[in-house]
Amino acid sequence: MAGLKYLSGFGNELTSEDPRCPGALPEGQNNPQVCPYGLYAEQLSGSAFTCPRSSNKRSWLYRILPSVRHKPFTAMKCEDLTESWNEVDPDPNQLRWLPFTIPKAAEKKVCFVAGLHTLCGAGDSKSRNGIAIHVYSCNTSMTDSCFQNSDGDFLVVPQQGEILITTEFGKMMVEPNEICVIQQGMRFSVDVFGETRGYILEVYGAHFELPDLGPIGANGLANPRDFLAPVAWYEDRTVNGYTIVNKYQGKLFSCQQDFSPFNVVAWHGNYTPYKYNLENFMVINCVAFDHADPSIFTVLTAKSTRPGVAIADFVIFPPRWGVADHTFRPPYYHRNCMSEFMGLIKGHYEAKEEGFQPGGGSLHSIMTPHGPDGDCFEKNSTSVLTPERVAEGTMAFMFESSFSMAVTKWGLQTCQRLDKSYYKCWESLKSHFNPNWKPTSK
Ligand SMILES: O=C(O)Cc1cc(O)ccc1O
Ligand SMILES: [Fe+2]
Repeated sequence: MAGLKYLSGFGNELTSEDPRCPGALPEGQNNPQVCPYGLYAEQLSGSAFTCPRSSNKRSWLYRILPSVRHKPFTAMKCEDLTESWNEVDPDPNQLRWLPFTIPKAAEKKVCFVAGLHTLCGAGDSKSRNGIAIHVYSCNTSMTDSCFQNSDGDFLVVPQQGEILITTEFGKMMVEPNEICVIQQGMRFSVDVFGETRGYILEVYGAHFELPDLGPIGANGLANPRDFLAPVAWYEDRTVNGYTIVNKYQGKLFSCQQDFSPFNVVAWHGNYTPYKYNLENFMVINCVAFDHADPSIFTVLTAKSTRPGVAIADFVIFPPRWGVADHTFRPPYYHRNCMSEFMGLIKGHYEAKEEGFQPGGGSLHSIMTPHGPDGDCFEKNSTSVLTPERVAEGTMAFMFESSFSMAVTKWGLQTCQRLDKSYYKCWESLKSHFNPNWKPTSK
């Protein structure tokens, strides 16, 4: 939908009124005895009331009816959405998935919620500490239904098909190469325009923040002003059975009400959904020699309570210049105390020209060795090192987590997308060891 307006700034205190109702935001107070236009005031808290100011998050919504006017929640079928991390035995192997299948609308109509599949995760929404990685694949818009995640925040990475997200705060159009974050408790409904697929990083008990910049200085990486929040939009619509789907403690529940939840005429606060275009990422990297750790490409981080350790980081591999001298430029071989899930929005990934496809994924678990495939090693060990564009026209990303993730039954079996031959991409790596090697004079 062209022409949607947004408010700019990461985590800002924002105000928004639907232009049809000027003056809908109460002046000078949050809880007037009677709100302008006869609206109800409702607070949405995204942090404990008592959090320090720097991490305190809440918004005030002025709505036609309060959210509480609904029939009781009852359990509904979860399909492939889960928080059960013991469905199958652990598997420390390098895992790679072919592009996840998108259902054909002619065969089966699937909306965003029905198309949610949990791939891996760890931790527990009850103790408010953990993550889940989901894939969504769908072909049909949600009608007279919305979703609310009571367990955590969704960072949504569209890979195919734009999605129009109607939220209590207004509408956002999110295209592949953009991402959006729908924070805990925010109700939203997704419209799609064809076969649609993407990835979701869910974190329980933390919100995404911009990483600190340290010696980089005041600017760079993802700049705060490029984060966009929607503007207030409401509908005063009576519906014969509007369904609210609530993900609560890893299970789905639904309830009915007789009005649209998108009835917020005005809002203010610093707790909103937002989107970000990955093209705006200001890439910082090595300009002399050696390979910087990929944390240099962190867009957003959800911090744990351990200093410097993330519940999960969202890291991208954007188009950039590669200029490092006397350096093996692709990612190094390594074993990591963090879990690395990777996805591909478009193009290919520099460490694996083949096999890792847009819409697919890979998981290199804690301490599982990985790195460039055989072809990549040979090519980059002998190439002449001139400045060159890296990753042109591509966008790979990584969800890096300090959690040791379990893969679900859907991920290992049901989806049938696991590439059993993945390990073979390293089989051509051969020994170049020469015990008689002598240093060449420079
Ligand atoms: O494993 C990967 O491909 C991701 C990655 C990229 C990189 O440039 C350095 C380390 C790393 O884990
Ligand atoms: Fe890695």
